[in-house]
Amino acid sequence: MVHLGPKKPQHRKGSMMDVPRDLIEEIKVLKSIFSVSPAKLRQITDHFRSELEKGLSVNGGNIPMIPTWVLDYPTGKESGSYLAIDLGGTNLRVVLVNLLGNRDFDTTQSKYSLPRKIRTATADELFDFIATSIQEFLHEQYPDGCKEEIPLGFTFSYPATQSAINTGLLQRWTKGYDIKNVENHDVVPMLQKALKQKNLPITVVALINDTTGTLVASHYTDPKAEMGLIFGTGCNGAYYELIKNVPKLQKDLPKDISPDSPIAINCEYGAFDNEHKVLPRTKYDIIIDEQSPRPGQQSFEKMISGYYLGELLRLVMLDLHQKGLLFENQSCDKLKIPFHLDTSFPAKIEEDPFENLSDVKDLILDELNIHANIAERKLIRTLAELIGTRASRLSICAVAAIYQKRGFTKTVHAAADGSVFNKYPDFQSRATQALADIFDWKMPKDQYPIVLVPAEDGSGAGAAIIAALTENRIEAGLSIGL
Ligand SMILES: Nc1ncnc2c1ncn2[C@@H]1O[C@H](COP(=O)(O)OP(=O)(O)OP(=O)(O)O)[C@@H](O)[C@H]1O
Repeated sequence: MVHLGPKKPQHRKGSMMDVPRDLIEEIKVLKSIFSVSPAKLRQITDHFRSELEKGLSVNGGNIPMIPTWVLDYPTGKESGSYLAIDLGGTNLRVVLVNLLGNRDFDTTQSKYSLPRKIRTATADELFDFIATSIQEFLHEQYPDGCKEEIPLGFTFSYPATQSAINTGLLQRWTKGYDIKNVENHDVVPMLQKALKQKNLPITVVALINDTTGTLVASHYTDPKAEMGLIFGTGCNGAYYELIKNVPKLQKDLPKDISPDSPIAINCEYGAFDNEHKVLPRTKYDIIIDEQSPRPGQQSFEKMISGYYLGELLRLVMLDLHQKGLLFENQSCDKLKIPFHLDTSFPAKIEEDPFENLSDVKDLILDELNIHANIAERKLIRTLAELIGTRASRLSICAVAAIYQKRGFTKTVHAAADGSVFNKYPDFQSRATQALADIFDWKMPKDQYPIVLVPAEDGSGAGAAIIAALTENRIEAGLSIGL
């Protein structure tokens, strides 16, 4: 009798039999430098946790741990119509949000692609681009003109110091932006001025970080959501801390804010380990850092976020080409262009379901004008897996550290958004495996105490809910900041 066992899954990576020895040796080296062991993950998590504490201390640290002045959990009963805009690293979104007051909302939105040159434009050009996009959106939504003043929640996903919910001094640009005369300035009046110049009936009531919006919007629909996470162009996380655990806030705190009040903290943990104490940086990470507009900053982000993963792959391929190991006798002009590849490139490479990596072949030809043989394609596939896996494993150390810092004993949901989380193949399962490695979880996967869940729309609904929470506080005569 013949027993037919379960069908063996097709080996995704394929055999390395047709890969020459020198490439196999190179793959071994790459595996060793891009792999992150459970012990290393634990070391990073421990350091991360102490850096979170340091960021909340009076003296501060690398991680800004910015108090957002969101001082309430949403109840789900918030209601009304709000505009929300989200200035991300890649797109500007304009959203009309109708909060229905029953843990539900509906939204209408448009996306405006940010011109690449806007990253180094002037402040006036940036805010004029935003105001023009909002004007266009309002014309579509209110063809007969908008009669009433609309409150707006401005999602500004860059580290900003907020002494109240409706102000925000940009600390420093991230995600490759470098616009003069915005750092150390309040961005709210800059936006309000650009809106006024176009006679738009809009008042900016709250300045919000997208990560905080993600936390609040997710908590609005899911009370277990205790963290909001972004894995997009950049990376970041937010969670609710207790006021009494934020030493840097104790001075000057208004009397109506009790020590047991919650406050959402925008960690801005992309800046983790700027001192390079624990992150396992490769020579490629060092090149990315040194060639960036801000060397020595956003060290964590540079190893894990969407803005850099395609570039990381490009740098390794270029290095191997220059060593004579890849794409011999091909000109590789496009491969030499910095940031020519975004993170969709390694993502698509990992998505190729075919043993002969025919999609990878087409992709490399289309994007780089290079003919890659099967051995080269296998190496590149392995490389994409290494870079993608490293990013997901390192990313999750932040979640593990927040979970430990808050001392959660219940199951919590970490609500995540961003193209890397949503689109990068296996990002979530790799991150979950890394959590199990860090905590040495032995229980079945569906009982893991930290569950990564897709977030609600933070920069749309989240911004609207925060604007509504702010209006409620103002109506109740409560402080909205220092
Ligand atoms: N298919 C894909 N898989 C993984 N990453 C991708 C994919 N497509 C695009 N990306 C990366 O996602 C990033 C954009 O992320 P997202 O769409 O979340 O935009 P964003 O809102 O501008 O980001 P952020 O919230 O960090 O400001 C880009 O850096 C890009 O390289």
